Amino acid sequence: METNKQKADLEDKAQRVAAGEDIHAPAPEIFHRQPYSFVRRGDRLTARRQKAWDAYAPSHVLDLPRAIGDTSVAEGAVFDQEKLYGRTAPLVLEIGSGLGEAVVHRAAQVPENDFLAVEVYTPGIADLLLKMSQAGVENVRVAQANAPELLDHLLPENSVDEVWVFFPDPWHKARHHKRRLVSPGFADKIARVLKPGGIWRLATDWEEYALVMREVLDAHPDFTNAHAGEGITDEDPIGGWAPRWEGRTLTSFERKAGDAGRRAHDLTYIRN
Ligand SMILES: C[S@@+](CC[C@H](N)C(=O)[O-])C[C@H]1O[C@@H](n2cnc3c(N)ncnc32)[C@H](O)[C@@H]1O
Repeated sequence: METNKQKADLEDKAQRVAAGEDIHAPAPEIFHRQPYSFVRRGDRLTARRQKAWDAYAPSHVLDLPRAIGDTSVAEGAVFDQEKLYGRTAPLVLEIGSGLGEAVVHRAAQVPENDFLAVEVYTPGIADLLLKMSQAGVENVRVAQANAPELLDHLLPENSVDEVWVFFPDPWHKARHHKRRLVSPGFADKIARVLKPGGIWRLATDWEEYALVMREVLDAHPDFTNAHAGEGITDEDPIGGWAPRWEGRTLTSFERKAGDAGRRAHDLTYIRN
């Protein structure tokens, strides 16, 4: 007879396979103390994406030294903004850029800023490169990397003006919460790279994760909630949600969440 544990393991495997993970590959936990916040999905590209990848990846995707695995970042990696962008300008970092909708949209609006998109999913990066070329923007570069490692090993202290984490994978089952990106340890990593006065914008359509994000960041000594004390109600005596930021374009991901009846919660924190 199946025990509850066996049943839970089977459900877990089914969910990971549905998300595209190769469950026969060595578990990432073997290499990393912190479980990954992502599963590897297929890397196959459509003809249009392949063309964009071939044309722009050599010049726009960072050539990073790897440790173990092709999304890792080795210690001692060097970030030379001048060399990468041909100038030094305020730097905006998007973690988990998906198909690149938000970053390309904003990069076109604010050509005077530099944008670094971090993503592990190859088809998503190829789509970003396609959008970037169609929009004619020059100020976006992409790192195909596991974000916590990039924060630790590539970006110098006080090097980033703004960080975005929009719709990170919610890992909604309790036993997967350890895979969530936003945690006190992740906030420490962001705090190191963000300049004093720098902004961290977050959004999620998963209400329970939004509450966790607010709890973690309200408690963090290096961040101040830009909307502390706002929007307090009987049901929500803490408040502190940010209004939807006009610079955040509606992505296909957010649109689907909206169609399913889940509205986005926004949060904005200032680095002390
Ligand atoms: C739910 S999608 C949202 C994408 C996009 N931000 C949007 O709003 O449409 C989350 C993205 O984060 C990426 N991701 C998850 N963990 C990551 C990590 N540790 N490093 C880099 N990217 C990650 C996933 O590959 C996925 O594309």
